[in-house]
Amino acid sequence: MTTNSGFLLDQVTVTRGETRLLDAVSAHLPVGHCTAVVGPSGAGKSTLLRLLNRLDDPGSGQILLDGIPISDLDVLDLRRRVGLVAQQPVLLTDRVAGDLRLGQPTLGDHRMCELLERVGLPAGFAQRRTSELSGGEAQRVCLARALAVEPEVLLLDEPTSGLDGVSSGVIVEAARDHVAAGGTVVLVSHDLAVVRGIADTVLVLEHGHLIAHGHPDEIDYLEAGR
Ligand SMILES: Nc1ncnc2c1ncn2[C@@H]1O[C@H](COP(=O)(O)OP(=O)(O)OP(=O)(O)O)[C@@H](O)[C@H]1O
Repeated sequence: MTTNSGFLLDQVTVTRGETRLLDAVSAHLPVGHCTAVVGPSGAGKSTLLRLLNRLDDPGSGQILLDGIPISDLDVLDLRRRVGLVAQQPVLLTDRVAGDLRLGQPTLGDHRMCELLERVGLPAGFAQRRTSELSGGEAQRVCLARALAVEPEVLLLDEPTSGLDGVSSGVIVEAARDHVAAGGTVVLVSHDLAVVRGIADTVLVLEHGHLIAHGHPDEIDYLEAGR
């Protein structure tokens, strides 16, 4: 691993109308780590996450992945390497199995069962209608769908919101497993217990500004939630 490995944000600014959603944010999100992005509602956390797989582009500044500007990468290749699990789960096919095979059409039944188990759902879930799932079940299927592509980086936007303690624990375990296997996780969460449980590094955003960046033990914002 070189010091350039992972994401490097260099003076990244996003503006909508008169408002700066992100203002000159610079940070390194190292490979093989879990970086959590925290801060009050509206601080720009989801905006930052969406830049990392180019659902949006910054107005100015640059984002590098392993030393290469992501704007120079093929966007579909980038999205296979960098999977996003969005805050609002969106399922795109009729059955869970269909969604799990979206990015991985050759996905076999055995692997599908493993993925479902990894997010705390039984194997029989593959045949469930996506329209009949609870919000928390849909969220876990979205995570399994992202994992099916075996991305290097998992972007998780509030992955435990709406889940009970047991289901949250399953998601946290899946994120930890991803990091333990050498992958990278970028997590946006208001659940500071989850953040303390899995993050190696924390970024604190407020009104689009990066106001703190460091190890969870050094971040006052996490103390406030104890
Ligand atoms: N396309 C847009 N046009 C104008 N304003 C936007 C747009 N997208 C987001 N915003 C605003 O930018 C700010 C940051 O939004 P963002 O979703 O990044 O916040 P967040 O920190 O993830 O908040 P939350 O914790 O509530 O999910 C918010 O005030 C939001 O209303």
